[in-house]
Amino acid sequence: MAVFQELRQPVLSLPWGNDTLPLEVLPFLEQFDHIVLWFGNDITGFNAARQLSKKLGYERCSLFRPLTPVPTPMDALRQGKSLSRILKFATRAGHQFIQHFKDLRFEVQSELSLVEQVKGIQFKRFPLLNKLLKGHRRGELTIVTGPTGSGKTTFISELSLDLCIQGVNTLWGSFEIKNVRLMKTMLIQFARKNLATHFAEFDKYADQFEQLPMHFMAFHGQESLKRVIDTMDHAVYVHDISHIIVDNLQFMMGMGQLGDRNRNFDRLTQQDEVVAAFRQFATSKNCHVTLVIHPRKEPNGEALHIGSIFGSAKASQEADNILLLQLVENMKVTTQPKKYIQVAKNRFDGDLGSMLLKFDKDSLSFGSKPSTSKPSTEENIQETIQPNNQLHSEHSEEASDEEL
Ligand SMILES: Nc1ncnc2c1ncn2[C@@H]1O[C@H](COP(=O)(O)OP(=O)(O)OP(=O)(O)O)[C@@H](O)[C@H]1O
Repeated sequence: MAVFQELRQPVLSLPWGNDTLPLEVLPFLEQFDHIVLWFGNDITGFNAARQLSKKLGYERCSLFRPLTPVPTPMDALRQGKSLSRILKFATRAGHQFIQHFKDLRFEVQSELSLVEQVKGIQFKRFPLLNKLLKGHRRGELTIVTGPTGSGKTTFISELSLDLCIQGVNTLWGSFEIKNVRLMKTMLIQFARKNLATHFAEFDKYADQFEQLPMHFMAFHGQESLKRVIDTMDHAVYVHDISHIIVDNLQFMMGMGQLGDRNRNFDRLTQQDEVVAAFRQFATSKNCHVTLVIHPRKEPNGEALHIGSIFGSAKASQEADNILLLQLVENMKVTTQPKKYIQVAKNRFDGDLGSMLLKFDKDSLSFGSKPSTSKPSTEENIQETIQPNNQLHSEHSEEASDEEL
């Protein structure tokens, strides 16, 4: 109201957050030729403004780029600053397809100076992954592969849950496993206990889980790329989704489990098109897409590598991050192979290395538990492994950079 009084311009306030503009309001905004999105000058505010300017149309929106010296509207009012002068710092969101260095200058500057914000949301359950990937960022394509039944879905389920709990709006496309099964796994991971044996607590955890910004595509098995992309598009528009998981590519394409002998040119071309479409989607919608792809053949005791991803080299070229779920035989100690996640490609920062996964069958969890006072219990220990396969065991919160 105070902003309106000073500016004498129509003002819309979003008291519950920048991403809470109800869709029904959008048609009312059609009448305005110019809209200033004043969401603050940090990366979060800028990303929210950029997302909304996509919905409203880049050409008619202005926003405050990160590091612009402007307070929030509330602070400006409190400090008695001239709002109309502040509005002059807003710059046009730009043309959708043409850019000049001056359009991105502040963003380049913030990449260099707001390092903590740029590296993205930190993984709470996988602290060692932060050392490698640095965090989870919008607009990237992550490809995950690993042998059949090695735990890819279980791991990605927990990873996405970890981010969703921190407010990352998430959309799951589970083409291989029915949503009920996936939700059951996720709910157990959320509760960190076996809810079949603690069934009395089901409602308590289900009520909390229901509040998470976690959505699921109602597809199962083969589905056309167009329908999937349309659904993703709709979800990004309506629910401001910033992380989409597709598990897995072969099932979505109706290829099931393929070995080398089944390879043929059409299928490889088709897969390349699908990968390119997801890549394009991640970039243009500024949404992180995690794609699970089976390896081209079972590793037969050998470690997987970037070339093990099924299909042509397209997938590994398009990906920003490649995660390999590796199995390491450890017959002296147990008949169960050890598992670790290897970061085999990392475009953001270039750090490569691996993180050992310890599976807790009750909670279906690989992640570390929240630390109490000191990370001294066995559960809090995550192990790292060097690319040369030397094993290290470190407290998850305290592992140093050199150890990775
Ligand atoms: N380290 C582990 N030890 C024992 N069981 C595990 C481990 N990791 C996962 N599991 C279990 O193995 C089963 C298969 O796991 P999951 O579905 O995550 O594997 P996947 O790699 O996604 O399989 P697929 O290749 O069929 O897609 C699940 O029941 C899961 O609980």
